[in-house]
Amino acid sequence: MLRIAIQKSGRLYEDSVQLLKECGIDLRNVKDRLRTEADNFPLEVFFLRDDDIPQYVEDGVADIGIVGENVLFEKNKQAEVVEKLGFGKCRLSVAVPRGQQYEGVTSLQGKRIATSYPFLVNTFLAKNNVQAEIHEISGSVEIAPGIGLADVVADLVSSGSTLFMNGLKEVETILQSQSVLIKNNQLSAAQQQLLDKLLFRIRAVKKAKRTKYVLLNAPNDKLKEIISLLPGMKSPTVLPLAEQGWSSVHSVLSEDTFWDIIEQLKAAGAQGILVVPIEKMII
Ligand SMILES: Nc1ncnc2c1ncn2[C@@H]1O[C@H](COP(=O)(O)OP(=O)(O)OP(=O)(O)O)[C@@H](O)[C@H]1O
Ligand SMILES: O=P(O)(O)OC[C@H]1O[C@H](OP(=O)(O)OP(=O)(O)O)[C@H](O)[C@@H]1O
Ligand SMILES: [Mg+2]
Repeated sequence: MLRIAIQKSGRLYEDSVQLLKECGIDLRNVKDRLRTEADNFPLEVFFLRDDDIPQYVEDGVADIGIVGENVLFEKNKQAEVVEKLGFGKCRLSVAVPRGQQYEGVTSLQGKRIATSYPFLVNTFLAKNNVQAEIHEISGSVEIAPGIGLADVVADLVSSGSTLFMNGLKEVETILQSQSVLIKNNQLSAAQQQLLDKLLFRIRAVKKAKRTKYVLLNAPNDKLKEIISLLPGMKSPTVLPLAEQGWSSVHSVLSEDTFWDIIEQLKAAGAQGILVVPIEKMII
């Protein structure tokens, strides 16, 4: 049995449960439970505050966990990152009152900084040879300058709307973060095997999210040009249509190049282009 720690509620909860589901792992009675077992995979799930996850994985109370890099690096625990998961993307940034002049990190000298990330902020300040006073608070950090608790803040930013609403502007990025799968450093061979099985599924799900299945009709005299535009997993599938002189072409496209290639396909004479999501992708 492998034990995984995920966030009980909050920003990472939904995506963590969804990821397990997409890996074919059914969790029963998730609601209001602090602990549950999967029906069809030897996995036990612990629902925890995200702050506690690195410690539990270091101690081996949980074998693996899903947590933001921001929390993992702040807690500075011995746990190995095995996979970046691509959700919970945010950055830890320094922000100052909008009207305040800012001329680089030296402007932070002697300031009071409110943050929930004292270790990461201290490391950043030391690297830049800046002395400042850290006020650790556990939430609603952006309110601090407005109520006279601090001069500046260092907190997580994604859209920037929380900073904006509190009259702050982002001036430094300390860390870019996303959620990661971490593991205890001393897994048994059997646990590692289960983790490998889970990782295989996670990678197939992640890969599928970045790719699309494309079907199109092509006049046979344009086939060569159209096929040359398509990468495919090996090469595209080409099937004759009932109508003489036409073929159906199937291929797989990566999200990064998707729109460019679709435009070129149209220009080359492709018609009736269908784009279909892929659920899993095993190479
Ligand atoms: N605005 C955001 N956009 C994207 N990801 C975010 C954002 N804010 C936080 N995160 C990521 O989600 C994680 C969890 O955020 P959340 O706000 O739910 O934490 P929390 O309030 O500390 O929860 P807990 O109750 O588990 O301690 C953060 O550590 C970070 O990795
Ligand atoms: O740049 P934005 O998109 O506005 O996101 C940033 C906000 O999101 C997070 O808080 P969250 O909403 O998770 O609330 P919490 O601090 O109470 O956990 C973070 O602590 C910021 O306050
Ligand atoms: Mg927390």
